[in-house]
Amino acid sequence: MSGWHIGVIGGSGLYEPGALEDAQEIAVKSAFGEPSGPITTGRIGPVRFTFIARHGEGHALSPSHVNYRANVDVLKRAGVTDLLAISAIGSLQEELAPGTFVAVDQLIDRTTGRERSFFGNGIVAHVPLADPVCPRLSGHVAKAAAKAGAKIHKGGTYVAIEGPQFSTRAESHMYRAWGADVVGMTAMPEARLAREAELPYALIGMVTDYDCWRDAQDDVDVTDILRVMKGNADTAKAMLSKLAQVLPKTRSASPIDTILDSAIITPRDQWPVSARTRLDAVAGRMIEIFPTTKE
Ligand SMILES: CSC[C@H]1O[C@H](OP(=O)(O)O)[C@H](O)[C@@H]1O
Ligand SMILES: Nc1ncnc2[nH]cnc12
Repeated sequence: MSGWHIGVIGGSGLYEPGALEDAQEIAVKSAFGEPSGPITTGRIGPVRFTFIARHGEGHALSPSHVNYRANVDVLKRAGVTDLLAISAIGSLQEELAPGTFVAVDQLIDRTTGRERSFFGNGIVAHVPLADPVCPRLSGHVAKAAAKAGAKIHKGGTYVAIEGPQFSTRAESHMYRAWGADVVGMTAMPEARLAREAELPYALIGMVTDYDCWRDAQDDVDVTDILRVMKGNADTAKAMLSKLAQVLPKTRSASPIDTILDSAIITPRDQWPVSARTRLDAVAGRMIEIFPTTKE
């Protein structure tokens, strides 16, 4: 094996990962509540992939009700080294037409009231998030997407809205004025949590619509989104196969793998057992290094 183990979070229209060798479906428990569903783990050649459908079976969970913490926690428990999120997105730029794949590299968070940290109840951490996307993983995925036949746009700022309603026209214009390129409802807090779990995160957004800023086009609706997503899902699955081919033979360390080394502010001898237990996957590396007996 190569050392790469790619966690894949499949969004709207991508409810299963495609053909994986030795695929197994496993229900993994999380200390952070119910994940969206079971994970599916298997291989493509030397690379292990573990998949979870973000909105659950039958797309039953709205963006506000997805348990992002539990999803990232179970993928970390499964041993993934890197996290690839795949999402439907609306375009805020003329040149990003429906069907385009965007390797997002920046995020603006307009979500409200979602659990956005694993830390806080006894162990406090402040991870850096200036660049929320891992350029190495994103670069490999962009290459794989191109090999799978996708029109790929490298770089772009994604605004995460709370939803589930789409944006108002004034909001859509405002996001464009902010310099945003695409809009969706799920990349936050997912990217924050991936960073806290020491998982390099990449986001491939598949443009399904032009939101509602563009006079020349009907406003976004779900029927159009699903039609475009149907066409994109096969390319997304092919992208995973190509990713297994383009990843370097062995995975070298990323600075994100050890980001908690300089992020946890609570002295280690103060870490309560309850918090250590909850964080045994997310911060398992640290907890192994610094055992403590504090109740
Ligand atoms: C089905 S349209 C809106 C829905 O699609 C996107 O979900 P995901 O990011 O999981 O692909 C968007 O964020 C909304 O949740
Ligand atoms: N226009 C849009 N706004 C928010 N999320 C989306 N997902 C797909 N298209 C979207």
